[in-house]
Amino acid sequence: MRRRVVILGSTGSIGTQALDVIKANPTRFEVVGLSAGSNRALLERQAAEFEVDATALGADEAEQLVRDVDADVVLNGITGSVGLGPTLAALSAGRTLALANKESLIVGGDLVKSLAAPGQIVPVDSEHSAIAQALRSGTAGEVRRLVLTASGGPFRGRRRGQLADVTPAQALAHPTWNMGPVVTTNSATLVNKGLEVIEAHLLFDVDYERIDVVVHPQSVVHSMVEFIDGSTIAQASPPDMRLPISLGLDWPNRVAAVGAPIDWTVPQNWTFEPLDDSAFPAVNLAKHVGRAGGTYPAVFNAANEQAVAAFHAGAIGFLAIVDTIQRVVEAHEQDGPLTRESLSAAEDWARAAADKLLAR
Ligand SMILES: NC(=O)C1=CN([C@@H]2O[C@H](COP(=O)(O)OP(=O)(O)OC[C@H]3O[C@@H](n4cnc5c(N)ncnc54)[C@H](OP(=O)(O)O)[C@@H]3O)[C@@H](O)[C@H]2O)C=CC1
Ligand SMILES: CC(=O)[C@@H](O)[C@H](O)COP(=O)(O)O
Ligand SMILES: [Mn+2]
Repeated sequence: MRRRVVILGSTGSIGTQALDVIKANPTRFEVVGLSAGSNRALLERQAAEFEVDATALGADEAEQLVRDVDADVVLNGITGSVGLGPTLAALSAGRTLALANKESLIVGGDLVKSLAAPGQIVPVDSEHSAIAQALRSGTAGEVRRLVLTASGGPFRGRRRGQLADVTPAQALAHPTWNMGPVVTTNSATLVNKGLEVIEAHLLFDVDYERIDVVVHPQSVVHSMVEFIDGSTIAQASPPDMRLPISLGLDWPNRVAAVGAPIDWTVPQNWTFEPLDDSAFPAVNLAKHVGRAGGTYPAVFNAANEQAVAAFHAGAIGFLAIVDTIQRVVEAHEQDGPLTRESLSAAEDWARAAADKLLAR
């Protein structure tokens, strides 16, 4: 039986790479649903090529598509917290959720986790796929810490004062990965790594004190697990999202030849260095909101989404992105338990608060 796959965000970087994997493995996978944000022309071409009847435009339609279409796995490759509804719908419908849209887990927190059966969420984010692979080497009680690798982004090595005038074009020049504009900008601010620390905490139930970040500019070691006996298991492969995507589509089974292996006939130079938290405070700020829990991670993410859009519109400088997130988080007061309604209200509040600061 072929695995029936719904791809949300099929016109984006994750979505098109997922279609590459499926096209190369037609006896293993079948596309049964596709969704995009607004790129109707590409969506229609993809639907014709993969003979898919069920398509959707926008997040609400994507959520409905997930409810309507019988599938084995839903790959959520939408950008932003707007992916929350489709994530909840996939879990409620009992689908395996191959999760690239980290924002929905981070924002939804316990709302998402409480709907997920063990193993129902399979991480597609490269670091979390690496950790999931490494965790197969030991039991939960044998894990001492998780170590997430970060490329450091295009501004690695700069001090805070050297970041004031960087341009959107420079921020989009990621040194190792070719991704959509939001996650690429988040890599430059290190907000992406902050989000990924929260994602790791939620996926693997490891407390923040035992989740570290190390800068590894080559993006070949995708993350590591340190075990209680002093052993560290790392997952390494050339940077290519098709590998974690393929694992997400049929976890824990591997798809042959989905990516090129490391070429050991040429010299390899893998380096690791500590993160400069004073130039890039986003990881510490994310740990703070992660520990606070409730609506705080949603507020962090919403403020970031507003600030990133303002940066690309030329309205603010690069440093104002994380400065704005920090000020919005500091002003936030959690009100009651986490529900869909309180989450939505907190996000609305955070977007308005961020916009007000950004307009100054
Ligand atoms: N790209 C990568 O290598 C990696 C990405 N991720 C994560 O995966 C997710 C997707 O990233 P990426 O593929 O790079 O992003 P892209 O910007 O390349 O693609 C985003 C996709 O989401 C769709 N979309 C955007 N807005 C909406 C909306 N409001 N409703 C419904 N669909 C929408 C877009 O449609 P349209 O084309 O019509 O705008 C597009 O299909 C993000 O959460 C990112 O952090 C994680 C690890 C690696
Ligand atoms: C490919 C992937 O998983 C991205 O999320 C990646 O992590 C971005 O690179 P950074 O390490 O620069 O954030
Ligand atoms: Mn990642």
